[in-house]
Amino acid sequence: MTAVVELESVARTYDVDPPVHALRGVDLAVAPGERLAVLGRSGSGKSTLLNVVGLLDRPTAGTYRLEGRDVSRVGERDRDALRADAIGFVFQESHVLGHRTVAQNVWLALMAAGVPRTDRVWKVPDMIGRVGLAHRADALGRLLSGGEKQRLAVARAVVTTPRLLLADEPTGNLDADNARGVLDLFDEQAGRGVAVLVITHDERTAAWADRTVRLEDGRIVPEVPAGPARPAAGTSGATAAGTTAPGPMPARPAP
Ligand SMILES: Nc1ncnc2c1ncn2[C@@H]1O[C@H](COP(=O)(O)OP(=O)(O)OP(=O)(O)O)[C@@H](O)[C@H]1O
Repeated sequence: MTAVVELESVARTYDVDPPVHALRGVDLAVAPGERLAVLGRSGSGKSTLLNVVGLLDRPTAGTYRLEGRDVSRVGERDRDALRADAIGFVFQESHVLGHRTVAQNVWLALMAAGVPRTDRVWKVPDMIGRVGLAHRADALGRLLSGGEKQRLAVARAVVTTPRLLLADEPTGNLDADNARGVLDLFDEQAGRGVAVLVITHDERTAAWADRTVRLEDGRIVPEVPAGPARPAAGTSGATAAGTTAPGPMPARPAP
């Protein structure tokens, strides 16, 4: 099975004085349907990694294959097209347009992706229903609660059916129920074969992932999460990158 994301010895050095080696020789693969959490202290390189994987930045060395295609050195226009086609983003500055309604937010995401009006007409209510915001369709983005806003951000990211979903702290500011709601939406995507890569400091999200890796000073250090449904550390070790089948869903907390 071709990995969705495959990084080989990827480095990203910022050309400042002195140079900053934000990523150093990163090897990482994410399989279709895999849920990967990336942990790491502030400054360890998480955002840089997300930007490279999201085709918002380029490696200064090494190879990045997206769905088997070497995209490390493709030109700007190709990168934009690949990004729009393959990748959905749920970033902290969440792309929810506060002065637009929920429905308009989703409509505009589809428009930006070039989806024809005939499809937008049914995709908007369908998507809003799936993220549980049908009753808020006409509410302005800025009036939504934190959890609603984040579900709308996910709706905008996935309505264009990406094969890779990238999220930066998607549950950081949410209470348990709302965090669960967002992770359920990610589960739905992973179930459809979407590779989900999440940067997080949130233990709930780390425990939810099939696999976690830690960044330390620009390098990947494999980790085994410590959730109850997981094998004990040391019995299986970190799964080889790119070979992980989607794991069983973690047990939901009792209502
Ligand atoms: N544009 C830039 N120019 C120079 N240095 C940069 C630039 N962007 C990031 N860095 C540096 O690269 C290193 C990695 O930064 P990065 O933002 O990837 O870390 P992070 O793990 O996402 O941190 P945080 O959790 O605080 O967001 C840091 O030392 C940071 O100061």
